[in-house]
Amino acid sequence: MPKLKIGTRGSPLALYQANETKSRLKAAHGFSDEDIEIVVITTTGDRIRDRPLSEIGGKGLFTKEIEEALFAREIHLAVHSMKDMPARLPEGLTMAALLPREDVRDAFLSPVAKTIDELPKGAVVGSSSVRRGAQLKRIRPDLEVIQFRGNVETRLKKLDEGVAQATFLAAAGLKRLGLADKITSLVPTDVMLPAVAQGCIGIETRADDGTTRKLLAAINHEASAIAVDCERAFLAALDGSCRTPLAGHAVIDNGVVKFRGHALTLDGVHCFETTREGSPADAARMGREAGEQVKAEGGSLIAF
Ligand SMILES: NCc1[nH]cc(CCC(=O)O)c1CC(=O)O
Repeated sequence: MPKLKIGTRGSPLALYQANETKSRLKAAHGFSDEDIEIVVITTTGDRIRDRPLSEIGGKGLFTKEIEEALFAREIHLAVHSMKDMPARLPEGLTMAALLPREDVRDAFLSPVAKTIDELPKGAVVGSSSVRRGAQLKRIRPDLEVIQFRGNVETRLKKLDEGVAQATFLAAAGLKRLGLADKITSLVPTDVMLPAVAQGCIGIETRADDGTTRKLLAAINHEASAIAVDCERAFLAALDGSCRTPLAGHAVIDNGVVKFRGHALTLDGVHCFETTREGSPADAARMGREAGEQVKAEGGSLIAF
C-alpha cells in the first residue's frame, strides 16, 4: 500500500515534475519507491487540443479534476506548474510546498535568427500566449503573431515546415524535459518579463491534512515560495482573465524582495509598469499593492 498518492496530469512535463516531487519526498523522509504512487488524472485542458486555451477559459482547466481528487481523498497531494494555477485556490486547499525555481526566462526558438532583434522584417512568430504576443508587438510591431499550440516537438516541426519563423517556450519546461539544446537563445527578463510564477512547481494539498502538510514542509524552498507569493498576489489583485497580458517577476537579492510587474494591452501599444522593493515578510502585500496600482493606472485601457 502506498503511503502517499501524488496526483498529476499525464503530459511529459507534468510527469517529470511529479517524479521530481517523489524523489524529494523519498530523500527527505526515507520513503521507498513503493511508498509513493503517481496517479495520472486527465483534465479538461488536456482533452481540448484544438483551440487556444485563453478562448476556452484558460486557467483552472488544468486543475479542476485534480483538485476534485484531493477533496475526494483519492490523492494526498497534487503537483502543478504554478504558472497554470488560477490566482486563488479553492477554499480548503493550500499550496504546501514550492520546489526550487528553474530558469524563469522565455526561450526563443528559431531556425532563422538568433534573437528577436535578428528576425527579418514582417516575420511570422507562433505563440498562443497573449503575454508573449503583446510583449513581442511592443518591441517589434512589424512581426505577425499567429496561434501556436502543442508540445515542443509539434512546434519545432511547424518551424521546420516554415509555418512560422520563430516561437517561444518557457526555458524551465525545456530544461526539465532535457530539451535545452532546442533553445536558440534565452530572452533576458528586461526584454520579456516572464509570466507570474514561471518556472515554479507547487505542491497542493488539503488545508486540513496536517500529516501531508508536514511532509511537504520539509521539501519547501523558501525563497521560491516568497517570490511566488509576491507574484501571485499581483495576479490576484489584478484578477486578470487569461485574455489579459500580464507579467510579473520577483527575486530575492541580499534579503530584499525586488518585484517588477507589467500589464499590457493586447496590441502591445500600452504597457503599465510597476516595481516594488521590500522585506520577504511583506512579499504578498507588495505584490497586491503593485497590482492595485497597475489596475488603477491601466484600468481604462486594459480589460482586467
Ligand atoms: N502555459 C504552459 C506551461 N505551463 C508551464 C510551462 C512550463 C514552464 C513553467 O513551469 O513555467 C508551460 C510551457 C510554456 O509556457 O512554454
